[in-house]
Amino acid sequence: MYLPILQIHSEDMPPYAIVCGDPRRAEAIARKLEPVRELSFAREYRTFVGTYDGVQLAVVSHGVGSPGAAVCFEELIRAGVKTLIRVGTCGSYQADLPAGSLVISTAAAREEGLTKQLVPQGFPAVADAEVVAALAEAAREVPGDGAVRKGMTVCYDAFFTGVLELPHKTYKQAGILAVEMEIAALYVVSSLRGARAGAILAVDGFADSDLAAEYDPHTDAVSRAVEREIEIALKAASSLAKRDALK
Ligand SMILES: O=P(O)(O)O[C@H]1O[C@H](CO)[C@@H](O)[C@H]1O
Ligand SMILES: O=c1cc[nH]c(=O)[nH]1
Repeated sequence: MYLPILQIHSEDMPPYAIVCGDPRRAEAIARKLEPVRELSFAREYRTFVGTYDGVQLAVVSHGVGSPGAAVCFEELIRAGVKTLIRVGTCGSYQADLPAGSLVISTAAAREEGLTKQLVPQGFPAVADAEVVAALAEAAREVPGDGAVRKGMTVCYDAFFTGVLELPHKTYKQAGILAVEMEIAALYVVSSLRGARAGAILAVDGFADSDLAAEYDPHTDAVSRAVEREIEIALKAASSLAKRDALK
C-alpha cells in the first residue's frame, strides 16, 4: 500500500516507530540506527527505517501541531505500525521539573481542536501502559543529570498566546506536569486504530506565561535531555519488540 502524504510504502515499514516534531531530530535519531535508509522527505514528514539493537524501527517526523501530526500517525498505522513512541519537547508547569528534565506522558488533557473532530468530549487521550512501563524502565538505565517524572500532560494548539489566556493556572493546580502540542492526537488516533503509543518529552523551559520571556530551547541542558530521551525511546522500542517476539 502507498501512503500518499508521507510518500512511503507499507511494505517498507516495520511495526515500531519513533516519532518527533522536528525533521532534524528525526535525522539525529536515525543516526543511531545501523544500517539506516531514508525513505522520504515530504512536507514536514521525514521517514527513516533502520535497525537498533537488532530490531527494525522507523523514525518519522510529524511537524508542529495536532492536525498535521494526526495525518502522520494515521498513515503510519495504515502502513502497519503498531507501536508509536513520541520523542518531543515540552514546557514545564512544575518548579522541580526545570529545563533538562524528562516527562513520560501517561495521558493528555485534550485542549487542542483536532481530537474534538474525531471523538466525543469524554473520550480519554491515554498512553498504553506497556509503552509507559518500557519508557520508565529504559529511563532508569540511561543516566543523566535531569529529573525524570511520569504523569499527565496537556496538549494545546497555541504555542504563543493571543489576547485570550491559556488555562495554565488551572492545569498546573490540577497537577499536570507539562504542555506540548501533539500527544492528544497521538493517543486518540492510536486508541481508535488499535495501535499502542507513549511519549517522552524533554523540558525546554517553563510554560507559564509569566516565565515565557525566558524561553530558550537551545541550551546545553535541553540538548543533553533530548539526547537522553532519544536513547531511552530507542531502548524502550527495542525491549517492547523483543518482548513481543516472545509472546
Ligand atoms: O519538540 P517537538 O517534538 O516538536 O514538540 C514540541 O515542540 C514544538 C513547539 O516548539 C511542538 O511540536 C511541541 O509539541
Ligand atoms: O509546546 C511546547 C513545547 C515546548 N515548550 C513549550 O513551552 N511548549
